[in-house]
This record gives sequence, structure tokens and C-alpha cells, in this order.
Amino acid sequence: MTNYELRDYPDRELLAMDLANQIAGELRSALGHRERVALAVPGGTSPGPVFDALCAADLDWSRVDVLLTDERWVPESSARSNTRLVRERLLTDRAAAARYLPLYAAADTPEDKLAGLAEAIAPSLPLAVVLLGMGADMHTASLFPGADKLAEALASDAPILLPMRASGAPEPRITLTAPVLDGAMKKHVVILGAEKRAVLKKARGLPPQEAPVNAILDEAVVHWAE
Ligand SMILES: O=C1O[C@H](COP(=O)(O)O)[C@@H](O)[C@H](O)[C@H]1O
Repeated sequence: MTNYELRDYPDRELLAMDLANQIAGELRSALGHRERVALAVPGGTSPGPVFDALCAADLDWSRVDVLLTDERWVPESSARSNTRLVRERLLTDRAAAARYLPLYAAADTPEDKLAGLAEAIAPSLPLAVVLLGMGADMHTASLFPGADKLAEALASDAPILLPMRASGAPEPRITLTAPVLDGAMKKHVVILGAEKRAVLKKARGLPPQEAPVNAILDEAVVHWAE
């Protein structure tokens, strides 16, 4: 059974401020022990307000590597690009000094660029901090229930990155695998709204093949607001 802490916030604004402060504190503390540290963040609809607060945090961003937990295989010009969200809302203000490690490069499929993208990420691992989201179908990053490479991505010997295709995802994806995400020194999950809270409860006890979010929940902190 996964063991996580659930923090309730009175509203989304307080959640975003408090979570950004926690992540900033964890990055500062990690920078006290290592020359460079890595922060992985999700795309989608939930993390924007956290990014808006985190980008102003007073820390040595020039020693921080920022990467996504997963990317949709679309160019940055697409409104669905997770990179676009990160560039517009996280890599601004003080955080503009961070180094961005992309999970996308122009090519028809993720397979075309997989090796090079993974090679660029490898020296930054393990992640100091990961922030994840969760979809209403219990996916996290691009670990979707029923996805073509889910079993490979959940395996303890999974590579750093895998391409992923799933009926719940309109385009091909590329994702950090479960051991990379779960191996982060600090893990946070942001979920918003009553529906996702009920989904999280329902996920309890299910195997990660059915509820992929369970692959990363152990010892994570889940931040929730209505
Ligand atoms: O497609 C994705 O979905 C999840 C959840 O997104 P949300 O909009 O329901 O918050 C997200 O964590 C992931 O990074 C993204 O690629």
C-alpha cells in the first residue's frame, strides 16, 4: 500500500504559494550539497499558478536544471506543448537563469530523438525535486493506464525516457519512467478539485498498471485544494 501525506489547502492560491515555497526551500537545501540540482515539473492545467510563484524564488537558479516529467510530441508553437507552459510561466523572472533540458526536439516521432534527449538528462539525475500532476484517469507524467509501453516504464530497470502512446492521449508522448520519477529526493503531487480527490482515493490499493499514479506516491506529499 502506498504511503503518502495529503495536505489540504483552503484555496488554490494558498496551495500555489505554499507549494512553491516548499519546492524553493528544497532546491536551496539540495544546492547546499551539490553543485547542480534538477527539478522536474509537469505540464497540463494544474501547475501554472505554482510556476507563477516559484519563478520569483530567491535561489541560485543558474545551478538548477529544469525539465518536464513528460512532453506531448508537438512543437512549442502548439498550445498543447508542455515546454511552452514552462517557458512562459516558470522560466521567467529569477528562474530565467535555470538551464532547461528539453524532452522534445523537432522530428516526426519521439523514437527519432529519444537517445539524444535521454543522454542529455542522465548527468542531472537523480532528481532533487519532482512535481507531478495526475489526470482523472489516474495517469501521472505520461504513464497512462493501458498505454503501449506502460509495463516497460514501470519496470525497475526502465530506461530514463520512453515514448508512450495511449488512447487517453491525443498525441504521442515522451515520459520520464517510474524509477526516475520515484527516485527523486523530494516528491510532490498537485491535484485540484473534488473529482481528482475522489480518483486519488479510488487509486489506493490498485496496482500501478491500473493506477499508474501509485508508482510514484510512496513518501510523496499530495497537495490538494478545491
Ligand atoms: O497530459 C498531461 O496530464 C497530466 C495531468 O494534467 P492536468 O491538466 O490534469 O493537471 C500532467 O501532469 C502531465 O504532465 C501532462 O502531460
